[in-house]
Amino acid sequence: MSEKPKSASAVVDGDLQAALLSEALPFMQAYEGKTVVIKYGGHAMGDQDLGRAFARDVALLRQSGVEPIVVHGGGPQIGAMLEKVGIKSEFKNGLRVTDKATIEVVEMVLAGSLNKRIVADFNAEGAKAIGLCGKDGNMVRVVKAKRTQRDPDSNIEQIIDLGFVGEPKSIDITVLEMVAHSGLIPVIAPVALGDDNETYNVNADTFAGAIAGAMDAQRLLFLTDVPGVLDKDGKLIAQLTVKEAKALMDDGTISGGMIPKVQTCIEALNKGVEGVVIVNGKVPHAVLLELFTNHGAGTLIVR
Ligand SMILES: Nc1ncnc2c1ncn2[C@@H]1O[C@H](COP(=O)(O)OP(=O)(O)O)[C@@H](O)[C@H]1O
Ligand SMILES: CC(=O)N[C@@H](CCC(=O)OP(=O)(O)O)C(=O)O
Repeated sequence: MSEKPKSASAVVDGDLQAALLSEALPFMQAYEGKTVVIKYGGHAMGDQDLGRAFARDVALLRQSGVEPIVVHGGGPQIGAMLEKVGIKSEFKNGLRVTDKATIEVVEMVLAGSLNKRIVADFNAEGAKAIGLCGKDGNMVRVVKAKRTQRDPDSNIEQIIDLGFVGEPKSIDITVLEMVAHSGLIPVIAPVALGDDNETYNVNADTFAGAIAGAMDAQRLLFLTDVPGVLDKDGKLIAQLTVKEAKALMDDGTISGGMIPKVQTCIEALNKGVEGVVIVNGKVPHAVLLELFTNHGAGTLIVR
């Protein structure tokens, strides 16, 4: 169980509080009116206190003139529901193989209960959040994800069928712009329609990267359950170039759920997003520390 986050006033004296607020001013000015996309991973969600602390941070961003867009995951929450209803699930290349029965549960959890829980946390903190998924306003259209792997015996490249797993093909930002510019915080679940009118499960990291690119975001933040990208010895890598990140994926240091995250970071940088950071969402106020102080944590990926 995570410790209840202490309020700043409980841990620092008045002078220090004033200094911290003052330090935040240039950052607040720099981000005013800018879009910041925050990917809120299922592993970063933790308990109710942490969820409310996250919502409070994002409400504060909005209040200070930033236009935050939240894209959430929910891998562990989907896993728990699939287990409850007796559906087996497996991942290939960091993506959930999604058959017809699985996509029904994925949509129910992501665009249903989980999305509404996050929206409720925001609204309880005085923000006005609105829950959406890729289907709303025709925001995200996807194509079926294609992956291959080399058979070790025959050395032949084989196609992996992931079922209803999609990758963003086109983004219509009309609704997002309307929502974000009107003071609301969009909270988006990564499910979307394909041209075959079927519902597809989209990795939340990939989805967040596509939204950040389409919205010309200033920053893309990934909140997860590790301090950032770790090296072979488990030590945090503070900064990575695209070339170094690719080498770490090739030698297997970066694996599992970190693969789509790092791949998305690279694509977002290529699309012109200015800064991409992977941070530990379980650290209370990780979002504020990253955006409004000099104490940036986690791994910054640069071109
Ligand atoms: N080099 C690495 N550094 C950090 N985490 C890694 C690395 N390689 C694999 N991982 C795994 O990636 C996980 C984060 O991805 P994921 O489970 O998809 O989280 P989220 O639900 O936040 O998107 C970590 O918990 C860790 O197990
Ligand atoms: C295709 C695919 O793998 N989709 C993910 C969607 C949720 C997600 O990405 O959640 P996290 O960010 O918490 O990992 C899944 O089914 O788990």
